[in-house]
Amino acid sequence: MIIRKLSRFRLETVLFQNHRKYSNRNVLKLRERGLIEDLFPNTPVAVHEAIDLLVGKPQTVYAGFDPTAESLHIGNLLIICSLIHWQRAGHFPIALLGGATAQIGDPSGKTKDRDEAALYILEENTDGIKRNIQTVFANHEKYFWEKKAKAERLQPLQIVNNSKWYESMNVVDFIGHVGRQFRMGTMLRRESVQTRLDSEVGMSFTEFTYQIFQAYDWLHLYRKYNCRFQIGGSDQMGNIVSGHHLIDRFEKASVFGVTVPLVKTTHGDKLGKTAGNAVWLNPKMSSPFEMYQHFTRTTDNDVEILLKCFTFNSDAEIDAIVREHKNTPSKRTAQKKLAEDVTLLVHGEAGLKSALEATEALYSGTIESLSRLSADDVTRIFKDATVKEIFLKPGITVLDLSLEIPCFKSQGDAIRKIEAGGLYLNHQRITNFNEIITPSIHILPNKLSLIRSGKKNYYIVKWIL
Ligand SMILES: Nc1ncnc2c1ncn2[C@@H]1O[C@H](COP(=O)(O)OP(=O)(O)OP(=O)(O)O)[C@@H](O)[C@H]1O
Ligand SMILES: N[C@@H](Cc1ccc(O)cc1)C(=O)O
Repeated sequence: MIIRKLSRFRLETVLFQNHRKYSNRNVLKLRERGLIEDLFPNTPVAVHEAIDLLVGKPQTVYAGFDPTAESLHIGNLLIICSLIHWQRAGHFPIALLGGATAQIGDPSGKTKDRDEAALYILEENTDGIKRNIQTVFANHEKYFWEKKAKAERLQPLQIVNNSKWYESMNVVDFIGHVGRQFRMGTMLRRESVQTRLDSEVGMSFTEFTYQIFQAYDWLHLYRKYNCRFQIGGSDQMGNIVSGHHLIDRFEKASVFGVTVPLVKTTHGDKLGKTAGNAVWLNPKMSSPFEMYQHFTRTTDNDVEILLKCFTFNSDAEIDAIVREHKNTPSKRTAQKKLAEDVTLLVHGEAGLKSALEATEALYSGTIESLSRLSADDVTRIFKDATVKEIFLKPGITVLDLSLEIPCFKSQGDAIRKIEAGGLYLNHQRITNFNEIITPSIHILPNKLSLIRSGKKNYYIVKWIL
């Protein structure tokens, strides 16, 4: 997983080449950690104004999430981590659930219109992503704030749903009053619109209007909570600029958009629902073990930036972790720390424990570690394994079992390979093909046996006793 290389732009100049002293509330410093890709507007005057606001008093900041799936994923987690960084710096975070905007469909980065989802599905999805957000904020406070004996209270997270204000909105008022502030030319020039107009499938009028809805959300939050900052992935810049424009038209107020770099796969695709490569925050959709494994596979090149983006360790702590890692890269200290912190943030202590136990079961090769796992965990960890239900007939031998699965081409092949040491039952090599399967020896307490033939062909046998 990589995060897009940051472009150099004026914000950098303003932030780092003048020698003003800023307090901790200046979250634009997060650019140094790689958590900010761009600021809008980003003229030197605007950047100074943003910093003065941030340093002057706690500000309200929001980020929106459309409930287009049952769960958020680790791409969205980066946005949540950004909101948390703002909260740690003393600001007021708002997470907006797009109950209404999900019915419109954001065209940003999409090659075709979203399918219209039934309202009850959107409501279920909204509950799911609300739980994700609450869980991550609560875990952060418990494991990464209070545990560091921070005396100050964090400003509370506020969760709002934009269906609340659109429910009572009159369509004629909306188009007549809000829609009038937008020029067709500007709307048509947005990248999200252009790409779609150039494509064969085109774009519906509904999705074309999306930017007006997101713009109005910000205006609403500005009016109600004095919310002057919006955070989004870098694909959100067009919508954010629309909101900036609308607030300027109606309120003449200075507001700022902050974009976060997109988390991408090693092939350069945005990690997310649409690309179908998501690692989900809901443990029923991606287990804590899968999340842990995902982050332990981070390359040496990416691990430092991901530690800076997804964890709350200080720069000095990250430097120390990376230094230790560079001394003995084979220990993968940095990857383990990253995986541990993210799993704890998303799944809490119990989730991290199950991920570590599952990792041990997979790599330590001991029966004890396998026995501690539930049947579900075993199936999940060895998810590429063939699962087979087999009736435990009295006297069934290792050879019978291997033929019933089947894990060898023929009886002769099975005998030869077992005798040569090519069969493992619950991580133990078995070379006697006539050995009789005995529950207390070969079957785990969860009524499963894990079989491996060759280097990496795994089979899970669910015994019918
Ligand atoms: N891979 C990613 N990296 C960083 N931010 C992301 C990533 N994926 C989504 N986001 C951000 O999360 C916020 C909410 O995104 P949302 O859930 O509405 O759609 P999405 O996850 O982008 O959908 P899809 O994966 O279908 O493109 C937006 O600010 C979006 O830019
Ligand atoms: N448009 C954002 C979600 C969002 C919805 C409403 C908002 O006001 C802000 C953001 C996305 O699809 O990623």
